[in-house]
Amino acid sequence: MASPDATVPVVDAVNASEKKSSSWDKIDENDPRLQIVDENQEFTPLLHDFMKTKWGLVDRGFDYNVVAVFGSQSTGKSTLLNRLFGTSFDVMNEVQRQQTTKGIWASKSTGANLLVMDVEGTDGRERGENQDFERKSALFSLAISEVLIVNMWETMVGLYNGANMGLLKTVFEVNLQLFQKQGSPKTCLFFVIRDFTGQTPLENLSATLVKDLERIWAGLVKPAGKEAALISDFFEFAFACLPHKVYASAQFNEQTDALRKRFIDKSDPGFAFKPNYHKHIPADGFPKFAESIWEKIVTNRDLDLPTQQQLLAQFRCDEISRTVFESFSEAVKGYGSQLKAGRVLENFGSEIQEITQTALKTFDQDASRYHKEVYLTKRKEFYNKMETGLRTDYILQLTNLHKKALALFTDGLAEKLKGNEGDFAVKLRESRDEADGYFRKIAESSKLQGADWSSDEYYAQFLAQLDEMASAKKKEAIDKIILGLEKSISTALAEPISLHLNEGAPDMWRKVQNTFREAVTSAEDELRRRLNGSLTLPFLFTNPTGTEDIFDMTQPGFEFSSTDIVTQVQELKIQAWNALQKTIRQEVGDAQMAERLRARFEGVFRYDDKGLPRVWTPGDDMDGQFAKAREEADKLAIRFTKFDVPLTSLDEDITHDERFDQDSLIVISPSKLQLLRDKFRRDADLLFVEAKRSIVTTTAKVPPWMVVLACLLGWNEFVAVLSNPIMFMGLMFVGLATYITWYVGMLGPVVRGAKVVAGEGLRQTAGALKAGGVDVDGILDGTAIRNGTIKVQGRVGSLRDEEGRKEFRRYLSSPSKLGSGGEGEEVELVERKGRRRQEDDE
Ligand SMILES: Nc1nc2c(ncn2[C@@H]2O[C@H](COP(=O)(O)OP(=O)(O)OP(=O)(O)O)[C@@H](O)[C@H]2O)c(=O)[nH]1
Repeated sequence: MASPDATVPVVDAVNASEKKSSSWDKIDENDPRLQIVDENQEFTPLLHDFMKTKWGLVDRGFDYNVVAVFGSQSTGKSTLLNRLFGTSFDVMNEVQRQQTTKGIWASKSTGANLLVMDVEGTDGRERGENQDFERKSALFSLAISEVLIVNMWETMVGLYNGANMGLLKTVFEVNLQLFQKQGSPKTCLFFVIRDFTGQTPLENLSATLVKDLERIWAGLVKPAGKEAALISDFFEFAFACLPHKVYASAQFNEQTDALRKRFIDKSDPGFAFKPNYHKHIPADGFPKFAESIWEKIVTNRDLDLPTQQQLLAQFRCDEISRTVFESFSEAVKGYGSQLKAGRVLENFGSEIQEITQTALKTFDQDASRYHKEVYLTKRKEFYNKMETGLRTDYILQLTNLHKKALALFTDGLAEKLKGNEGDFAVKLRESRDEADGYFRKIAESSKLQGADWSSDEYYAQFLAQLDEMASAKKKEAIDKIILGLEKSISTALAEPISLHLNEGAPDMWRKVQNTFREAVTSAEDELRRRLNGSLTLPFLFTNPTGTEDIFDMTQPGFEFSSTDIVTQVQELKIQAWNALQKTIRQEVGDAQMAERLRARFEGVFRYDDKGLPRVWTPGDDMDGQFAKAREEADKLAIRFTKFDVPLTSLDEDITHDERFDQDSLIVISPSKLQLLRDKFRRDADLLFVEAKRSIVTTTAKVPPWMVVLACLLGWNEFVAVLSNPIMFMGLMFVGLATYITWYVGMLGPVVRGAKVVAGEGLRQTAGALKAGGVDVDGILDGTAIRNGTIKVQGRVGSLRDEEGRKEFRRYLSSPSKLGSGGEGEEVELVERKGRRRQEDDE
């Protein structure tokens, strides 16, 4: 081992100089070297001291340089450093040929403020496949030094592993990621080609090396933002060659001297330390800087790259995984198409379980022989890959299951309700439970064991829709019941209400209300029975604290709470009220009301108290009766205007409902009532005129002088009748018969019958009578009308001709059809005896 103070140290295989301990407490006071990182990857606490006391570098500010060496083990790195910088790094014992440098050593160059680092060689048999330290130490060298001497045999140029290209690739990658920023100082990679023979010019060797470096640079995974970075952005290259140290020792010495100048002599044109390589760390901060760089490197996981064994395991496991996955995909591909077609595969879970297990078993058979950690990781990856593929199918399965279970619910409920809708709630619950159970069973059994598949979200969606459908079904069934009850209410109301309205009694609306209440009460009972099976009341419970809680007792039927039932009953009542409105509206149409008023009028005007038709005689108070009849009809009309009864508690359910409209109590609006009354008055007036006419006719039948004349002329016959017992008996018989007829109230019909017979007789004999000098102009409805003319809307028609009579009949049957048919026509029946004849004569 050469003295560190030697100007040009020739440390030529200083035989087995004692290996330095990594324990800093055993530092040799006289040793100028310091192991800054030991075999345990610990960083020295003594660097600052060494730089200060032994190397005298601390006060140098920026005036110092750092150089490190990189290369395979036992390629003469330490020899080269000692030769170039006069250091005393350990050199390998030729006889033992074992690793010399362990960890990272540092020393100061002689003749320059240059910190030299000797780094443990790469590819050493001592560390085997564990490349961990060589990566870290190489990266460290690259990060802190301005010039990194890459030491290699000439024979290594062009080799990948021999030239440490793989290692450099990793180191470049992490270096780029950890330490390189835009504008960072560059590092010089100084290639020293050892045992240079000269057969291949240095330029060619350099070109090969640059090409190899650029190739590995291109293959780097570059961090974001540095994708386009070139190797030349961060590195510069320098090349030197040295002949064989043993076989051409003179040239070797000569050339190392020359090379030394490039590192030591700042005036040398090939001076290695260009200003742009300097890290700009003041010398006193360098120890801390170096330590922090090391810390960063040892804690970086990116350097934990696999060993060869791991690489092999990765490669093979990937290959096995690929092959097995192909057969797995083939086995499960049928499920996808079936599920896409909307089917639910009930054995999906057990089948995929089996397929997955078989695939794993096959994978295990081949892959378990490789590096255990890698195998287990790859096994997990393989399983995850299968699981991910199947998860899509599982989701499809859940989607289909959702639809199928809902259909099961609908069909199941329909089947249960067939023919009998009793206990709806029980059937609904059963159907719901069946669908729910089916969903849960299939969703659970379809899972792949060990996979973290969850159907919770889908189940929640399904339940929400199921409940929605169940509520809809329930509502549908209740609506059906209410509709049925509405119909029965309508039927129950129709006839009695028609009767009450036609009757038109003063308590008409009271009767209508009673009918309505009866119908509603019976429908309500039925509704409660259907909804609950039996009436359910809230159950009041007084708990120990003295407060009261209300519990709803539910029973089969629709399982409604008492509150729900109240709502439904309310709904029914509102619908019943609507039905009542409809029935009433149908009953108070124009035609019906006109008929009702007419009937009421006629009932008073045309019939007596016993209900017999009146035969008006001149002494009758026709005007008074007419006024009374009209008043009665008026009263009736007014009675119809409003559903005029107090609405009591039974009806409160209706009147308190927000849909209840106070206007619905109005039956006939005031304007409509006015029209109705106007029209009725016209009808009444005509009836009055008709009645008057009948008096006229009656009055015109026998003149008083005829009675006197008959008495005078018939006196003899009268005496003859009284004196003849047979005729007297006959007279008595006729008198008695007449009395009996009058007594039993049949006189009127008999008289009317007689009139009809007489009228017909008169009509038949009209021509003859006319010929006999009695002037009869026409016979109308059994009444002979003499010299009558009719004036309708200004047209005067004669009752003598058929047209006139037809017109008159039409008027009597329906006044509105007369003439133009319009309202307000004036009809005047004028008695103008003798005028007709005069007109004819004219
Ligand atoms: N062929 C050849 N051998 C050399 C040369 N330089 C040194 N050696 C020999 O190579 C052996 C290893 O030298 P070292 O300097 O210890 O090599 P190293 O690379 O520092 O070794 P480690 O520190 O263990 O990695 C020694 O026996 C040296 O004599 C050279 O230029 N050519």
